[in-house]
Amino acid sequence: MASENADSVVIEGLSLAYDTTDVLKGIDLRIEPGELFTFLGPSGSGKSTLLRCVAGFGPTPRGRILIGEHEVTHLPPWRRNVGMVFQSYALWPHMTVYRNVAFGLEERRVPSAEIPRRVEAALDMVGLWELADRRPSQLSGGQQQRVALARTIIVEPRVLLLDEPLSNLDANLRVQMRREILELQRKLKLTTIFVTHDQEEANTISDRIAVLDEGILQQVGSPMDLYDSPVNRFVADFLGTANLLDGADPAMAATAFPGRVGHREFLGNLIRYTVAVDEDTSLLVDDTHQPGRRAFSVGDKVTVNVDMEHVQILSG
Ligand SMILES: Nc1ncnc2c1ncn2[C@@H]1O[C@H](COP(=O)(O)OP(=O)(O)OP(=O)(O)O)[C@@H](O)[C@H]1O
Repeated sequence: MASENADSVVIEGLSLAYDTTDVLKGIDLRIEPGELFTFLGPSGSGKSTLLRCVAGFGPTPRGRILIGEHEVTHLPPWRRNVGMVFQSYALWPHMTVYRNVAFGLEERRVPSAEIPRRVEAALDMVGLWELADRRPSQLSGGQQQRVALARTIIVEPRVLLLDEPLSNLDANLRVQMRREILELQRKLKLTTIFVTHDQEEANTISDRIAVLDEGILQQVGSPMDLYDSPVNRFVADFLGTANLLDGADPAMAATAFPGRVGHREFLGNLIRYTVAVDEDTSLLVDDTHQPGRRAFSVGDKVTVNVDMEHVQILSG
């Protein structure tokens, strides 16, 4: 995965408070060169603040941030070699796509003979060279997103930072754009940090995910690690592990739960049942669906058998 263009990002003991509120509480993380790494957490968990610390926006945190070999904690954004794509894209409305993308090179005083070639390469990379003469208002949301990406990668950052880049797009386009971002990231082998509150988005795009809650790093791992072995109830809940039972509940001693189907969702290849096993406990059960296979109806009496090999004990 490592590439000579990619840097690691190391975060050590990072804390930040706004007034008297602690927003980040002692975060330690190492992001490998060339990795697509996601900060995942609910609204207010501190993921954007953490990303902004890496970018160099906002107040200086306590602790240290290293990009590659260099400590950047006290450097301004433009000296960190990072490129950030914002939720709003932040394109200049009065400039053409070409000028929006060329601007960063002009600002860095790249020789003017070199600029057209690099703009064409960056716009080609995101499939937009044909639209170079348009203005942002003449583009769809997905196209604007691609311009924002081209504008960021053209200056060859060592780390790409994406703050909820897909949140302004409709559901289909989000799925398409996340594939495109992943392909682009793989092509460029660029260390990338992606921020989202959407666990499906995180699971489909990430090499590894850091789950945050209330400014505390809850767990770091691959999507599968987090789903299969959550360290606490919060991670299990947030990553969508289906069934959580309280250990103090006497029902937990059982491996077979009689109950009634309370709800049924048809999901194509799967049918998802909610089975009420006592007054305040319901279990989610997925069953494969094939034409001709019998499905249960709401109200049916069923028994849910739990395979103890797949039970995880959570302490938190
Ligand atoms: N400039 C600020 N001044 C004061 N408090 C702030 C500031 N920016 C963020 N916060 C607070 O810090 C906490 C973390 O915010 P942050 O934006 O990092 O969360 P987030 O996980 O990215 O949430 P979201 O998905 O809603 O953007 C929140 O409680 C927020 O209200």
